[in-house]
Amino acid sequence: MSNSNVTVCVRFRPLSHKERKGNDKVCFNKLDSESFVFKDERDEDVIFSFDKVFYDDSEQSDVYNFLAVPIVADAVNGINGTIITYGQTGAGKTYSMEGPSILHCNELKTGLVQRVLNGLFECLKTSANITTWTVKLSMVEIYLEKVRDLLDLSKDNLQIKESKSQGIFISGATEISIMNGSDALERLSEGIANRAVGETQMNLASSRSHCLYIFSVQHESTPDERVRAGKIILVDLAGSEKVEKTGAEGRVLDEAKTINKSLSALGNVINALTTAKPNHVPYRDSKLTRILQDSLGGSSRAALLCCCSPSWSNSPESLSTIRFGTRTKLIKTLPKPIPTEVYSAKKPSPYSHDQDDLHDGTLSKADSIQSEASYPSLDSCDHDYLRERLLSKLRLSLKEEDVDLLEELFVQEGIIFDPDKVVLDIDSACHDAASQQIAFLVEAVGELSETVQELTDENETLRHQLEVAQEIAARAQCAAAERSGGSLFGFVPAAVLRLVGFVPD
Ligand SMILES: Nc1ncnc2c1ncn2[C@@H]1O[C@H](COP(=O)(O)OP(=O)(O)OP(=O)(O)O)[C@@H](O)[C@H]1O
Repeated sequence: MSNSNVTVCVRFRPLSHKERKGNDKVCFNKLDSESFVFKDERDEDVIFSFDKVFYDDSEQSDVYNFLAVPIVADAVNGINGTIITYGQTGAGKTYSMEGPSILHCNELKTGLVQRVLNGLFECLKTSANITTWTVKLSMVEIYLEKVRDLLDLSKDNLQIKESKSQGIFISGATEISIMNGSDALERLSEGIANRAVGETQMNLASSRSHCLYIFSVQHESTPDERVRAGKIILVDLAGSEKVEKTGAEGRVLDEAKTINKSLSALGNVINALTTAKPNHVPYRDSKLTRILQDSLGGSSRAALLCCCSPSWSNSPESLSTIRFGTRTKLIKTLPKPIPTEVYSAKKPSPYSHDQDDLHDGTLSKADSIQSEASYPSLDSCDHDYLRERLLSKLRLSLKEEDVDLLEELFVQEGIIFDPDKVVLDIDSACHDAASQQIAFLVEAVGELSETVQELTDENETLRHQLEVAQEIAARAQCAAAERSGGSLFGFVPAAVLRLVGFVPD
């Protein structure tokens, strides 16, 4: 189970008809409901573990029950929550969110959006303590860093604001009060029809915007008659595929770059939140993270569903999605290597179409269980070696004192010395450490720029006052020369004298 307020899961969709027809192979090997084996960038088998892994036989209700039910219950208790689907185009993000259709699909295939709405109304209507309640919905998309109202397309550049009473909110976004799930779905289906789609060579109908469904709940309950407010934001992210793969140019290239930037910002925020004592969470790095600010951090709950294609031909993109998941939850999901002697064992994979085909490196269930049981327990020499490798790699790009600080942090976090949490993926750990350092520096630069701006403004005001004073002094000198008697500043208005700090008797 999750050890923080962020739950990270992976979902592999079934092979599509086209993939089956093309004899595409499956790129992972199931171990259990929390882990699977996947080839990494160096073509080595690695076990990845998450809070839960949903395989091709999982039901939509399994995903809802694990990821969303706690978030729905919390929202009714005034705690904000977020559910995010991440992955390349065609990996199953929208299917997980909406099912095949938001309005017309059978109970089995109904997606998270409909289930969350039904869950919310169920909680509100059946709670004996709740006396009055309201549920409001908004639906926006973020496209090229602009927030567009999907319920009113004339509002195409909404601003994100923050207030004490409302927290983070999208100023001017259409909010519709809803009384039941079917009312809500009617309105949401209008929003879905408005969702911007871009054309890429990969998928002509691939979504190039992030789509956000926002449900705000407010209710009064007995006996304290307190009003509680909570919100749930469901986010169907734009496809995470690499730009090169889509062969994009011009506007589509801009889309891809903006998407990559906001997805990195999201990763950095979740990563910072899963650190024991984050000193900086970079919410302001993108519109997406800014909107999610009070639904991701603090006491709120978040769930990330990393959607993957199961096919061998998409394995680099799936690995990238899996890596995103592991980076966002480093402590829980450190990949563990499989001992050499185990993955060299030649047994057929139950997922392979060709029983003799072992060059894909996947392991049979029996092998995998053996691999878990026979993990080498790392002795202190291994730890020292790994620690030194990690630190020397960090020294290449960071200052000595920063490396010392990071070392201290890693020890505090139990990353370096705890045998269960040893960082074996040095590259990934270095990348994360460097990202945090960069985020910290970016914030420092931001603060410095603000200070420079304030000083420049103050300087400008003083310069202006000095000019006025010089002008007055010059005119006073002339007047004094002309008139021998009378008040020196008799001709200067008192207000001007006060402005320059002179108080006449
Ligand atoms: N778990 C699943 N079970 C059955 N079919 C699925 C599942 N997941 C996805 N699919 C099917 O795979 C196809 C692609 O899925 P989907 O449209 O959800 O991808 P996506 O990640 O949202 O892509 P995009 O970024 O382009 O919106 C769809 O035809 C969908 O019905």
